[in-house]
Amino acid sequence: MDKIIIRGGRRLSGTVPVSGAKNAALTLLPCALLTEEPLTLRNLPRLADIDSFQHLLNQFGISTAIAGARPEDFGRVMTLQATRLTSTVAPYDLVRKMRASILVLGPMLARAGEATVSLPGGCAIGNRPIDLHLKALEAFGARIELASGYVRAIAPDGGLPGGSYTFPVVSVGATENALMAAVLAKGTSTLHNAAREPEIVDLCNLLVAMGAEIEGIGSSDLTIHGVSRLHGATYMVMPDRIEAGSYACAAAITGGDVLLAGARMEDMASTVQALRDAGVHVEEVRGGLQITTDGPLRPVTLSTAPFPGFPTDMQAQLMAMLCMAEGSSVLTETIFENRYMHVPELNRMGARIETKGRTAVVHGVKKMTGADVMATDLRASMSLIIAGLAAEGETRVHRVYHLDRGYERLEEKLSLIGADVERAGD
Ligand SMILES: CC(=O)N[C@H]1[C@@H](OP(=O)(O)OP(=O)(O)OC[C@H]2O[C@@H](n3ccc(=O)[nH]c3=O)[C@H](O)[C@@H]2O)O[C@H](CO)[C@@H](O)[C@@H]1O
Ligand SMILES: C=C(OP(=O)(O)O)C(=O)O
Repeated sequence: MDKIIIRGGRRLSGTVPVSGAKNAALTLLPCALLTEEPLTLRNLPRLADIDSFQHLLNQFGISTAIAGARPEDFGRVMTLQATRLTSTVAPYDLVRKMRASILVLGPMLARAGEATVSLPGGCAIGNRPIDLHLKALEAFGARIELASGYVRAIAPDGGLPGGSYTFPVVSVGATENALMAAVLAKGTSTLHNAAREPEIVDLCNLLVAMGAEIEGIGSSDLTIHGVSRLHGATYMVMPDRIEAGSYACAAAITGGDVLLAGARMEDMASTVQALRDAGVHVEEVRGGLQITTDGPLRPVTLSTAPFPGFPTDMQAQLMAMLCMAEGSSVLTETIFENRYMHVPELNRMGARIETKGRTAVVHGVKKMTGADVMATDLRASMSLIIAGLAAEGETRVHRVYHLDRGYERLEEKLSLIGADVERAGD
C-alpha cells in the first residue's frame, strides 16, 4: 500500500483546480438506472470510489464508456446506458467497498420494480444506518424485506404509487434514494425535512434535465410528480466543495495564497465563514475563490450540522488547521458519533487536542513535527496531510487508499501550489 511523504514548512501559493464533486457524482451515476437512453456525465472526478461505482453499475448490465480523457486532464466524461438490466442485485463484495452503493436501491426499484442490495453496515466514522432510506421507500408503497444481510425492496405490480414522508433526521443519502425512487412513481410524492445539500440540488437538476418534475429544489420540502419515463441527458458534475475547503485549510495553515479554481461561494458559505472567523481572507474572484493569510490564525468555535451548517466532511481538515491557531478552538461533531480518529494522530504530531464525547478542544500550538501517521477514513487522512504541510520535518501518511477514494491526484495538485510531497510504496 502506498504512502504520501510530505516535507513540511513550504508556503503554498498558486492555483489549484477543483475537481468534480465525489458526493455529487456518486448520486448522479445511479440516475443511469432510470432511463434506457444514454446519460453523459462531464467533469467526473478520477477517484477510486467512481471506479467502484462504475464496476457496480456494469454488474447490472449498464454499459459505461469513458471519452477522450488525456492523462494530464483532471476529470473525465462518462456515458452510461442501461438499455436492459441483467441483474437487480448489488452484492456484498461491491457494497462493502463503498457505502454509497446503497444509492442504487431507489432508482433500481423505480426502474425494475425490485432491487436487492447488501446492507452496507457501519464504517470507521460511525454506525451509518439506512433505516430512513427504507422508511421513505415504504412510504412510497414499497415492501421491504431484510434477510441474510441483504435488503430487498419490491414495488406493487404496475410500479410504486408514491406517497409522503417526513424525515425525523436530515439524511443526505436517504433524501437521494427517495428522490430517485419517486421520479418514476405513478403519483405525486412529498418529502419533508429533506436534506438540501448542494449535491442534492445537483441531483434534482440532473433529474429535471432527464424529464422529472420536482418542486421545491434547494428547500427541505420537495414535491415530486412522477412521470412515466425519463430520457437521457448530458450533465456537468458540480465542483467539489469539500475538496475546495480542504485546499483552503492547507493554504491557510502554511500562510499561503491560493486560488481555488472553479470553487463556488454559494456552496461553501459556512466553510468560508469558519475560515474568515479564523482570520483567513476569502474573496470571490473570477474563476473561483482566492484564499490569503497575512497574520496568525485565530481560534474558532462551531458545530457540524446539515447544510447550510458547517459540513461534517470538513471537520477534520478545519481541526488540523486550527491546531496552529493562537488560542483554543471548540469543535462539536453532531452528525457522526466516531469522527475524531484523526485526533490521536494529530496529537502525535505535536497538536494539543482533547476530546470529550462529541466535543474537541483544540489548543493551538506554535509548532508541529512530522511523524508516521495512520488514517482510518477519507477526511481524517486529509487532516494529516494538512498538518504535515505545516509540520517541521517529514510526515508519512500511511493507508493512502482512503485519500484515493476522494481526492483526485492529491500529490499532483499539492505540488502545483508548491508543496514538497510525493507518493511512495510502503
Ligand atoms: C456519498 C455521500 O454523499 N456521503 C455523504 C452523506 O453520507 P450519508 O448519506 O450516509 O449520511 P446521512 O446524511 O444519511 O447521515 C446523517 C445522519 O443521519 C443518520 N441516519 C442516516 C440515514 C439513516 O437511514 N438513518 C440515520 O439515522 C446518520 O447516522 C447520521 O447521523 O452525507 C454525510 C452527511 O453530510 C456526509 O458525511 C457523507 O460524505
Ligand atoms: C464520509 C464521506 O464519504 P462516504 O459517505 O462515501 O463514506 C466523505 O465524503 O467524507
